[in-house]
Amino acid sequence: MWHVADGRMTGVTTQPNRTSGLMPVSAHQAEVASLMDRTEIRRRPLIECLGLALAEDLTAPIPLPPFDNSAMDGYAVHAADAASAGAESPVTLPVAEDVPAGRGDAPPLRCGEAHRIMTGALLSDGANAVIPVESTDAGVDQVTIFSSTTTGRHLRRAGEDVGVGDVVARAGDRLSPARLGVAAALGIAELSVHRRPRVLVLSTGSELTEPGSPLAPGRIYESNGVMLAAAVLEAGGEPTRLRIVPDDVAEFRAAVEPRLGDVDLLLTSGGVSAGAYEVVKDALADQGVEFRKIAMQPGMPQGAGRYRGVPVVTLPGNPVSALVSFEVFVRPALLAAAGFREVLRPRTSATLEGAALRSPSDKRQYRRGRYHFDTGSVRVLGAPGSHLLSAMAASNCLLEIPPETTMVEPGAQVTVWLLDEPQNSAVPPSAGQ
Ligand SMILES: Nc1nc2c(c(=O)[nH]1)N[C@H]1C(S)=C(S)[C@@H](COP(=O)(O)OP(=O)(O)OC[C@H]3O[C@@H](n4cnc5c(N)ncnc54)[C@H](O)[C@@H]3O)O[C@H]1N2
Ligand code: MOO
Repeated sequence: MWHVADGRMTGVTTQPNRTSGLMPVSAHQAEVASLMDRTEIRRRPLIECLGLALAEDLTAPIPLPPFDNSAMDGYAVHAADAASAGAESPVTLPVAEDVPAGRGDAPPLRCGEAHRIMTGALLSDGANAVIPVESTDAGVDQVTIFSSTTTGRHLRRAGEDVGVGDVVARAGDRLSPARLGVAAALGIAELSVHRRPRVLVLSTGSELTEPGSPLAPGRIYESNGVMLAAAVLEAGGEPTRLRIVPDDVAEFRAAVEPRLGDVDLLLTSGGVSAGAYEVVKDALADQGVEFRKIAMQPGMPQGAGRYRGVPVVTLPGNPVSALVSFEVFVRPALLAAAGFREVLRPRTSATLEGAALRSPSDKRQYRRGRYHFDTGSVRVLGAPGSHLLSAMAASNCLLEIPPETTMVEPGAQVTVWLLDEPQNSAVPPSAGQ
């Protein structure tokens, strides 16, 4: 195990930043974040709100439970009447009323009597304990009780879960099944939520072929489209995919322009680096989109801006670059636009295991890896190459290596972004090793 000495982590080699001429990750992040406005608020039936961001605090109009009620099927009593009951000294009481769940008109319980009561039923006035049916002879007209009780036993008090005016979920919270359940329990049928931002997802490249068709020489199957659309959906957006656009500016514009009217973001991949056929760059560079190189690996070539007033983010085409760039730039912006308060992946510090990790100086490197939730350690999967998609598919985290760090040795601490839940973290044995 490595130690932090004098505020610096041992096992980590650093080098002062030089001026690289590349834009820092944080500057491009800020620019992408500033492009998108928060979407409007609507009221929707509860089930349609799953996974959306709550738009205003959810305040309880009634208490939960709404009234004192029984926690058990049994008999409501005055505790004093059964205080001496036991196996050798049973107590018998007349049963004056039957109180199933939902009955609201039972008369008060008189001393020396019992009310047969069911779980969730309104507690009769005067009763202050419930004897579970298992501790009785289950009588109907009278009941014999074989165990003693005390005041308050097997009761659920009004407001012990939620008091009137309590905030049970805050604006910006993700609406989970449990939060929808609380809303329903409070009698609320609709919630105010932010609309999912609409994202037009476009893959460019004359080499691309739709999966399911035969593959001609020199061509590859298109994978960024489904991957980015899925990532948009997972980040609270509503993706629409355009057909693949070849490396042709006129075709790019013809495909995109009719669709711009009803989207919050145009998200492209490919066509942004330095080659002869950079269709995205060629189509958008003089139209309000800035192209630049970011001090990161993968994901160096990026673009952002507005085309005909619509926010545009252009990701590099290499699949790992595209998805890592999505994580770093697009996902937080999309979540913020969708109204979420928490927009960053959970991050933690993990102990590097396996081989030492080298990172280019002056670039923020994102490696793919597996974080072990039980030991708090992380292992890198796959080489840095941004075409190595299967290692990313086998990963459950990104390792973030800051620009000044050039080497991290096994046993040293490294920052990881957690991309998945522990239960989804099974990995094929050979994947990406
Ligand atoms: N001379 C230079 N060449 C390159 C540079 C550079 O700075 N100078 N940067 C490299 C880096 S880094 C990256 S990242 C890529 C980015 O290139 P583009 O965004 O222009 O993307 P393409 O050239 O269109 O494609 C790159 C690569 O990815 C494959 N690809 C593209 N789209 C898809 C898709 N939808 N599904 C699957 N695979 C896709 C494409 O076939 C290429 O192999 O540029 C480097 N070059
Ligand atoms: O930056 Mo590129 O994204 O290395 O592959």
